[in-house]
Amino acid sequence: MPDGTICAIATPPGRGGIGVIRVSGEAAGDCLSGLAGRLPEPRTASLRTLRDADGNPLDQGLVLWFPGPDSFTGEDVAEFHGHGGPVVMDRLLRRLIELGASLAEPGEFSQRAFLNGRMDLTRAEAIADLIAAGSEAAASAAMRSLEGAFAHRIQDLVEQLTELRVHLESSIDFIDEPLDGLAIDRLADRIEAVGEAVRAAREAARSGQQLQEGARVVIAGAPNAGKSSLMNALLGRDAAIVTELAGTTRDVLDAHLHLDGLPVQVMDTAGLRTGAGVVEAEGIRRAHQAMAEADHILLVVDDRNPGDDDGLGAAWPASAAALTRVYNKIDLTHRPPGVGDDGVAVSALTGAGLDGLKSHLRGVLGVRAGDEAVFTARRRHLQALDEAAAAIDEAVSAARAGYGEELVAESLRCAQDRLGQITGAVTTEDLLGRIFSTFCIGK
Ligand SMILES: Nc1nc2c(c(=O)[nH]1)N(C=O)[C@@H](CNc1ccc(C(=O)N[C@@H](CCC(=O)O)C(=O)O)cc1)CN2
Ligand SMILES: Nc1nc2c(ncn2[C@@H]2O[C@H](COP(=O)(O)OP(=O)(O)OP(=O)(O)O)[C@@H](O)[C@H]2O)c(=O)[nH]1
Ligand SMILES: [Mg+2]
Repeated sequence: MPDGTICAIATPPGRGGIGVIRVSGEAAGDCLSGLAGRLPEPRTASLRTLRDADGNPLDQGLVLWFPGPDSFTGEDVAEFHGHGGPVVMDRLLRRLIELGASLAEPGEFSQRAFLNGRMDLTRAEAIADLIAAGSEAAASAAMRSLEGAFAHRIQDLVEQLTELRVHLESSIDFIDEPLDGLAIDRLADRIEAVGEAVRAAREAARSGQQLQEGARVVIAGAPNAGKSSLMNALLGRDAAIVTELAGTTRDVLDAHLHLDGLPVQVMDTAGLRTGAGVVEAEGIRRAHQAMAEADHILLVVDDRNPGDDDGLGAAWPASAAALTRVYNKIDLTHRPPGVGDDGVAVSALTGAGLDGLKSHLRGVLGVRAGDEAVFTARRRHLQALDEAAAAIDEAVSAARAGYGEELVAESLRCAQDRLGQITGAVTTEDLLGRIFSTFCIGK
């Protein structure tokens, strides 16, 4: 359990009508009485004069008292709703530190709420996602996670795995009754069905993750194909440098775009070729890295020589991301714009075909922003679901190959662990540090 008493300004920095300071921990009551006199009724606002150690008034504000465990963190919590000026807030904080509190780290209130069993990790992350939401759809999805949509889905999968493990482990204990061929087959089918359910949850989580963090779309291709021109045309502004020289772009340039409600992070990259100089080669290395992390790649091809990139060989990284070929400069080849079987034909110069490209992209990114079923999720959740699905696949193969119940059970346990990391049933200090350090101070 966490110890010590923490305090932080919960409202944004700067001047505002009201500024809120939150205190959590065993000294919260002393902090409250030290600044504001006797403890008020629990969970009822009282107007008090807040005073320094010598009794001089620092502010007049509303105070709230939440004795643990019925509080946000599960610990004793005090709140001071003062006037929102930086000097006022600072003086109140200094007084709280005199009274035994210390400054909270980012996310420390939420981390305590988690450690005290007040909420699981998906809900804690949903609060941060709600605060960060950049669209109504993202905010609604975060609320669905906060209300437990994601956590329930994971719990359901964990229960199915537990049931299978109990079944397996009981058959391990009774060696005289080993599972026969038919029973093994039926078991493998059941494990496979759970694997399908994990994959379905993964797809739902992916939609939520893209809604929250934005899908990553990387524009790649041979030098001079018109990648930077396409980036500018998609953004509707002159963000990237365009010249007729091959090798113009070196740094990865990224910008945000909304495809009706879906946030997208678009990245322009250096043209891929072999035999480039030092600076350009570093640009190409970064392009490869961006491609490796992409959700989707737009491979730009100069329509005048569409076979150009075939000869690049080693310049192409092996990437798992889906890819769309974009045939550019069709104003020069007179190909009609639009979406075909082998790709999308556009002119970054005239804008022909760009609407088609945008709706194609919206389709392949596969998120329906208004989808009722969407809850927010993060990259780490997708990774955990992928690993859980892989472990389940191993269990199925082991069962079908007749490798014995222990091995099957071990793979299922591994899958369950990975799911447990999503809700926080299984954690490490390192994982918690990585999650909560990205939260706001005071959250
Ligand atoms: N002033 C203030 N506003 C706030 C918060 C806060 O901490 N303080 N919140 C912070 O994120 C959010 C609301 N979330 C909260 C969640 C639980 C509890 C709480 O005290 N829960 C207790 C008592 C419940 C009750 O009184 O019915 C409990 O669950 O036992 C408070 C706020 C948004 N608004
Ligand atoms: N006619 C025509 N020219 C284009 C089109 N798109 C780009 N260009 C021209 O092609 C040249 C290269 O364009 P860029 O956008 O810089 O190409 P790039 O792929 O970013 O090139 P690097 O950054 O060097 O890899 C410029 O002279 C552009 O004006 C197009 O659709 N039609
Ligand atoms: Mg460029």
